[in-house]
Amino acid sequence: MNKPIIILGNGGHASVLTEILLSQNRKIIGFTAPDMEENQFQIPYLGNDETILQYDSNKVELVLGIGSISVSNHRRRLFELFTNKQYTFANVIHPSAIIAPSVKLGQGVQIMAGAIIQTNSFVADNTIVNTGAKIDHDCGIGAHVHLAPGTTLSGEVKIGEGTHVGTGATIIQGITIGNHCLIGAGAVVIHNIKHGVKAVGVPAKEV
Ligand SMILES: CC(=O)SCCNC(=O)CCNC(=O)[C@H](O)C(C)(C)COP(=O)(O)OP(=O)(O)OC[C@H]1O[C@@H](n2cnc3c(N)ncnc32)[C@H](O)[C@@H]1OP(=O)(O)O
Repeated sequence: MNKPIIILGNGGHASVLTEILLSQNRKIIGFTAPDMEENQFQIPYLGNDETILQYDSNKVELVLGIGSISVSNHRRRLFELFTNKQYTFANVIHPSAIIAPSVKLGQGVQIMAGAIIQTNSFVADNTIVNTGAKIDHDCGIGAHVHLAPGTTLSGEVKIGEGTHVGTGATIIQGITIGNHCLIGAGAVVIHNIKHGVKAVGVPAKEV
């Protein structure tokens, strides 16, 4: 039995998630934000994130509606804050996503429209596989990663935790990208990337 959902945030990323959840007839209790805001789907405003603590962690699921455009600790911090208090983050998967049966997902994974995840890949907690992103076979994607729209990962690619792979970036087969890296939009990554590196261009070079 699906539990009712509280969404953290009310921006564009939260709207995409809300439309998926509504199309799946999930009950949404409301959203949290620092201040009272209108919601385009008439989802009720509950208060700031601390309001969540008034709800029994066994009776609700959370959805992290805060997006990211670069490397940021914000999503990780919120995820850990609430999982440490025994809350669970729901996986949100658009019905048009194609996910091979052997794929393993953590919790709080968000897989947007048209994404494809191939055989034997693993996507860890709180990672966003955004619109049209493709993860080919035997890839390992760490926690708190954002694969921005249209990214392409060839086979056996490893992405470390907290890394942002920019819109339309392409990673060739067998590459390992470290933790907290920033891969620029449109980059083509043909060499391994160490932790904390920002790389842009074709082929991608450290900057
Ligand atoms: C649904 C959604 O919207 S999800 C959001 C998805 N968005 C993304 O993935 C965004 C990814 N971000 C980028 O690609 C950014 O351009 C970044 C993070 C790589 C760079 O941003 P900044 O650090 O602000 O760099 P800035 O814009 O000042 O540019 C610095 C230099 O890098 C170059 N540069 C910036 N981005 C890129 C890129 N993607 N590829 C090649 N060169 C780039 C600029 O041309 C500039 O060069 P110059 O100094 O010779 O003029």
